[in-house]
Amino acid sequence: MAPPTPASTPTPAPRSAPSTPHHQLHVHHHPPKTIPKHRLRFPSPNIKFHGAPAPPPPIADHPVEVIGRIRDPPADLRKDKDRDWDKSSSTAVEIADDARSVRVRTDVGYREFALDGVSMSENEDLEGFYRRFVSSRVEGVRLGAKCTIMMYGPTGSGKSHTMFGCPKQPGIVYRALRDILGQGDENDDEGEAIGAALFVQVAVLEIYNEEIYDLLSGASNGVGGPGLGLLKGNNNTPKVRLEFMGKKFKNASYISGNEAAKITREVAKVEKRRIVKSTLCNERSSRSHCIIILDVPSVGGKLMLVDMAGSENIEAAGQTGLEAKMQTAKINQGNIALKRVVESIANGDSHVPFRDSKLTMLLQDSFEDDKSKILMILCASPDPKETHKTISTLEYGAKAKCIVRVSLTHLPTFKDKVDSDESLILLRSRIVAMNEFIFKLQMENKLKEKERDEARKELLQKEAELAELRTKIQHIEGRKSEIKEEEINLKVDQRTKTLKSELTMMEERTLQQKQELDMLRQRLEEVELERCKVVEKALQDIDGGRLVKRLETYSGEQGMVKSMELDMGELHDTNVVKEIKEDSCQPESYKKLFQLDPSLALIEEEANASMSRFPDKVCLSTVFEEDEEEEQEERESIEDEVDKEVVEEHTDRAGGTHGFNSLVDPGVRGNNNNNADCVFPSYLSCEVGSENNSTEITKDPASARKTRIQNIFRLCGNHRELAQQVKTSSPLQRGPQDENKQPSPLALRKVLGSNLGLQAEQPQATPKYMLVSDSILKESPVSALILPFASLELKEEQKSANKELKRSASSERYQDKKENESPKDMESDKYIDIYVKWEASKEFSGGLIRKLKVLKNSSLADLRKLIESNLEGDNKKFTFLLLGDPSGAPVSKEKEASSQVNKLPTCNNQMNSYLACLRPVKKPIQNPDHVPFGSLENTLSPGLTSQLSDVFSPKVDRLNTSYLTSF
Ligand SMILES: Nc1ncnc2c1ncn2[C@@H]1O[C@H](COP(=O)(O)OP(=O)(O)OP(=O)(O)O)[C@@H](O)[C@H]1O
Repeated sequence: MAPPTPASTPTPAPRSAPSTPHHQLHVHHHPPKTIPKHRLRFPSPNIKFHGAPAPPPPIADHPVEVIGRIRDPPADLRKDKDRDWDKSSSTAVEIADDARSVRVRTDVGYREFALDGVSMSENEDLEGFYRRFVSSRVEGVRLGAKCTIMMYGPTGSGKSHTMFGCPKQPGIVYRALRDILGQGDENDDEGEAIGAALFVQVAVLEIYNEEIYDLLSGASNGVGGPGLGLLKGNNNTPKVRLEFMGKKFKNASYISGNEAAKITREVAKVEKRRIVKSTLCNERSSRSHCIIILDVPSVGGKLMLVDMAGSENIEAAGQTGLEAKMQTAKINQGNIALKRVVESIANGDSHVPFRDSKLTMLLQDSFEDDKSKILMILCASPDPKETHKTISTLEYGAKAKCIVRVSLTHLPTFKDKVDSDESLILLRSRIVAMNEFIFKLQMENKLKEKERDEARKELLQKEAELAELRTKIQHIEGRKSEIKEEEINLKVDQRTKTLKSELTMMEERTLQQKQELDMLRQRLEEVELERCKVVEKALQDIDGGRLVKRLETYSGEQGMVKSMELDMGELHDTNVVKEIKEDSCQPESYKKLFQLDPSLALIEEEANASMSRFPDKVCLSTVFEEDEEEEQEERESIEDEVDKEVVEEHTDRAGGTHGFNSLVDPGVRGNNNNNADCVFPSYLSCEVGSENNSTEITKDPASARKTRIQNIFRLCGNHRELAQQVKTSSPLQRGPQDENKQPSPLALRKVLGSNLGLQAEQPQATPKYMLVSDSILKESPVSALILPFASLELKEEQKSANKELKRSASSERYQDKKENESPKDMESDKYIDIYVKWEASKEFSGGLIRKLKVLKNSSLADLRKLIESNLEGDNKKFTFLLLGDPSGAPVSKEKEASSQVNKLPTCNNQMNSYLACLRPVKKPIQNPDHVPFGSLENTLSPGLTSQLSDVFSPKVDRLNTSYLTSF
């Protein structure tokens, strides 16, 4: 049982006039042995101490102010009122005249409870109630005070109605917000400032089933905080459960700001999340305690508004079911805990059970903080059925009202009072100044926020413009690429057209050139025809005996003899001359030759064609028809070519008959007058008769001379024909387009090489011979055949060979040398003269063969090749003798490659002159039936030579040595 309180002291029910509050107060003074920090002090206005002056009363502060608010009578009571309702007999609660005490009618009488104020909602609306009892507390909070306003009372007594109001009139919460934030009418959303606005932080909590939930968290997005318990509110949005540590709860959400309208809207919205339930006592009964904490950090003020769930009787409320009963039990637990706390504080207990419930834990600061005030609003119903609840509530309030906070450490003096008043004024002025400053800051903040919004808008606009520009740029770039492609296509088309026109022009030009070529061919044919005519005419002349006459005339005269003697030199006593029967001999010879060498087959064809066009005797006529200018010129050109060959012959005639003697026609020996009639080698002009040959031997000197002349002219003609055929015999090398071109030197050399055994197609392999090839050609008997046409291209061939030498890797040294040396130095320093001679023996006395010019660094093997190319047949078999060597031993063939030519002995002590002495190697004659080959045979390949032996070298009678005289 709760200790009796003054308010709960039963008093006899007044029968007439209502008693005054003074009559209702019955003070029971129980001075405590020890004065606790918080102690209950019952008011004792008339305490007198006899015999001694009364000590100054300690300063007592009533931290808990208790106000009673009696709601409107219930509807059923009003019905009675409408039917001439007797108010005094129908209601169980009456208010004293001083409006500070309330009298409750019970069955046994009245009970009066002295409070700090009482309000009948019937007579005073919420606005009046707020202004009379609450606004002063809120103003204190604006100045930095701490105040807790809690609603206490049974269910349906109007706690929530008073705290939150109704649509017609706002409750304490919204009015307090408006006042603290210093703004005007609550209907004005924007809220005109009536003073300096304060920045507030608002938290809204709910204690349900002894758990604290944050009603703000997840209110807007419906999502709870992490790791915290969730509870769905009326709008099915989860709530965040808060951890309570010590006296503080953690991680609560706040509504921050200074705009009353916005915060009011938010709180109203959040309040709807509170758990309510319809009961028999209340259609919308709150099932949780709701705490609204309003902090004013700028001044340190704090306003805590607590709407407690109404304690109720489970049966009366009609709660059925375990959950409902648990709810009610929890609600009552909080209320009972608060009641105990209040009683403990009022009784001056050393222990106050704040920890019995979450509600008392939350309110601990409100009770313990010296600066904190508590305004307890006791809600009660005038319904007589609720009398016991009303009395219980009033008893609780009366007990709370008895709580006195006494400070014995410092008793304020008058001066303290003055100082405190002054300091209070000073502090208030400072607070006002600070509030103004804060207001300015807030206005600046608003302006900055506006500027920020404008800047954001501008930024968005710029971004939109930028995106538009980017799209434009992309569009332009796309068009540029299209334009570029078009330009390229246009240029390609133009170029194609130009090339086509050029192609057309080239085709026209080619056609024109073809036409010109046809014309030239036609003209050539005409010229050929003319020449044929001329030849026919010449033949007619020959047939007519003009040439025969001339020959006879010459043969009959001494002049002819002299002329022939002059022509033939030492052969004047030769009286055996063989006549060459060309028609029977040469074609067969050619056939055999061409069968062996296919490349010559083409020459054969052309030669046959030419021979068909130019009969044998044409040659003769071309020599002697002096009065026909064209033939004469042709003959002279041939003679010039032959002259050139003869002039360049440097054979040493003094060398005996061995080796080189056979190269030169005996008629040439000792005759250096360059007479064209005497230059042809005898093997060309004479052939030894044989069994298979159709030559015949003429023994008559006159006839022999004539035959010789005929042979000369015939061979001269053949020679010219052959030269012409070779000149024009380039079908192998010439293409169709090269018909009018001269054969290239290389091609000519190939033809010659393939026919005559020369290795002209390998200039880089034998560079040394290239330098001396001129002399080789000049000195070789083959030169008599090839020089007329070969000499034409010799220089160019040498040039091309030099070019090829330059290209080859081995010619790099040569090129460097050439660059560093002057041409004269190169000529003089690069070559040495080698005098080649045979060793003197029993057969012949030796003698100088000829002088050769070779490279300085040539070896004896190189010299051998060079000498062999100038020698014939078995004469190629020789060895070098080292004359300087005391032993005089011949050089072995293996050592020739390593022996330099400059190791040879010098010749007559001359610089760059050396002497090469050759010793012939004798071998048995394998084919003595054959006359030694001419130069043509010697230059052919060995295999070819053996097969051609029957063709070019007619067999001779070994018993008959007369063939030797023909040389
Ligand atoms: N002073 C008043 N004037 C008019 N109507 C009132 C007044 N007080 C309460 N009411 C009405 O009574 C009903 C119950 O009130 P309210 O819900 O405020 O009681 P409560 O004490 O909060 O109950 P609970 O503790 O169960 O929540 C409501 O419908 C409310 O409108």
